[in-house]
Amino acid sequence: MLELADLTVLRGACPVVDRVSASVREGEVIGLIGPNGAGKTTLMRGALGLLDHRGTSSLAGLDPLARARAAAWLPQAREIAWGLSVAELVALGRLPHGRDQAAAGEAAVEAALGRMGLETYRDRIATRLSGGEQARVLIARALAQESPLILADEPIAGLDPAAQIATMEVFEAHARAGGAVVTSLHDLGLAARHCTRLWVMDRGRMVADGPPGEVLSEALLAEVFHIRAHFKITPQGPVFQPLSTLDT
Ligand SMILES: Nc1ncnc2c1ncn2[C@@H]1O[C@H](COP(=O)(O)OP(=O)(O)OP(=O)(O)O)[C@@H](O)[C@H]1O
Repeated sequence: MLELADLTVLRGACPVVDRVSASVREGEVIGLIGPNGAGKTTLMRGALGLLDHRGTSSLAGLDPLARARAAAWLPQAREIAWGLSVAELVALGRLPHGRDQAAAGEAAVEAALGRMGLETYRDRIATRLSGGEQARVLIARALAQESPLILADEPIAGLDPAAQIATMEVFEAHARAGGAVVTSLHDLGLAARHCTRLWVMDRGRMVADGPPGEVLSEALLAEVFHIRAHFKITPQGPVFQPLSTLDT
């Protein structure tokens, strides 16, 4: 679904994404983690071809329409500019499909509203919703796009705990249905519980790529995140609790 080979993005002379090679397959929920400024947003924008880059991304060469049909992009900035209703805003996710799929489009919008628990919000003006409600609407718009791959930049930031879990479960369901998700997030507990694989970025490099239980080692948490944490695989699933910072 996505192949990156030596993807590099320069800011001035500085590579903020530095020779990253990775791939995404059907059924995966990839948690893109790393400290602030590690290059997570830049990696996703580079992968989409939204930034000048070296190396290759399988998405970057597609024309905008084909790319939008292949991958939905949920940016970190959540500005909603127009006073549209929630249903109208979610329906904007259908734009890459043109007018020939009107019936399927309505079904997709309804399904997306339902998945994000927004049925009772459909007629509300989106700009008059709370920050977390707006975030859920924008996730619904990305789902309505029905692109196999979703790239989401910190989609659960600012959501309440139930909405965070529900959103990660929506991503898992999208992957189980044959899609895939790459999502950046800072909650390593949710990353460990809901992601099939973690990509760890540090200073532009991808320093680890593997299942959460392998990646979140004491050494990596110290080296990359400068924290000590409690991490255990329990019968209820992985449990992660940051405990303290370490001297750098
Ligand atoms: N437009 C820009 N011009 C110059 N440098 C930039 C620009 N955008 C980002 N950077 C730098 O590139 C690096 C990576 O930024 P990026 O936004 O990809 O980090 P991130 O891992 O997504 O961080 P965060 O967790 O804080 O969102 C940072 O050092 C940042 O300061």
